[in-house]
Amino acid sequence: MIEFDDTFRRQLRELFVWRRDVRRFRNQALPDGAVERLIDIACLSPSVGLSQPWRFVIVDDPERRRAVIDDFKTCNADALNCYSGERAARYATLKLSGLEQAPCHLAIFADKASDIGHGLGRATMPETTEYSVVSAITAMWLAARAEGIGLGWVSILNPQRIHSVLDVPVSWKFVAYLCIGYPEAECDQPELERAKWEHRRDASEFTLRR
Ligand SMILES: Cc1cc2c(cc1C)N(C[C@H](O)[C@H](O)[C@H](O)COP(=O)(O)O)c1[nH]c(=O)[nH]c(=O)c1N2
Repeated sequence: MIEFDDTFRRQLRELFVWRRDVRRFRNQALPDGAVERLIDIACLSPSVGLSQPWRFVIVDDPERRRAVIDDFKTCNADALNCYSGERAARYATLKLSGLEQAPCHLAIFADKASDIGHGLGRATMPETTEYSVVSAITAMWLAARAEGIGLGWVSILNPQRIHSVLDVPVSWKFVAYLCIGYPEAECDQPELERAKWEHRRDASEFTLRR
């Protein structure tokens, strides 16, 4: 039986503390096979009914990447318009994607039509398909950090537009667009906290007993 000792547990906690959403990447390619290795780890994640609904699209094509970047710019300008006053001024200073610099773009979808898993666990909660995909992304995020690789999640995008740019099956629901590469810097504090947008709160604020 495999056992994990206190040293491992301490290091694992450090991994959680030092995982970051990365938007600033070094101009350095990832080694061959790195993304495929992260995808392999993501596929070890739990999924409803063992349905493994995650679908990964490595976006290499420069024209498709450009179209995603253009979509981000449009959506981010729209998002800025939803704020006013000091909040808008602050939003405008935030860096909310590393799409231009990241050596790797990875889009992740949930296949809503797959019959892998035979529907187990999904009848009353079909959204568990997407939850399963998000759990895989979290695993990949942590595994990347363990290798010194940074990952940034970009959701300021139009899902229909991304669907058409990447030309994927209609049954695939867009879940995430990830920028992957080596971070410019390491930090144990979220970038949004450093930018004074929001701060990480204590777990007790989110926990009830009944
Ligand atoms: C579903 C989802 C979607 C997004 C994010 C995360 C998640 C989970 N985050 C990253 C988010 O801002 C970040 O996780 C928090 O600010 C906390 O920072 P750390 O991840 O701890 O560094 C994110 N960040 C960003 O710059 N642009 C974005 O569009 C998004 N979208």
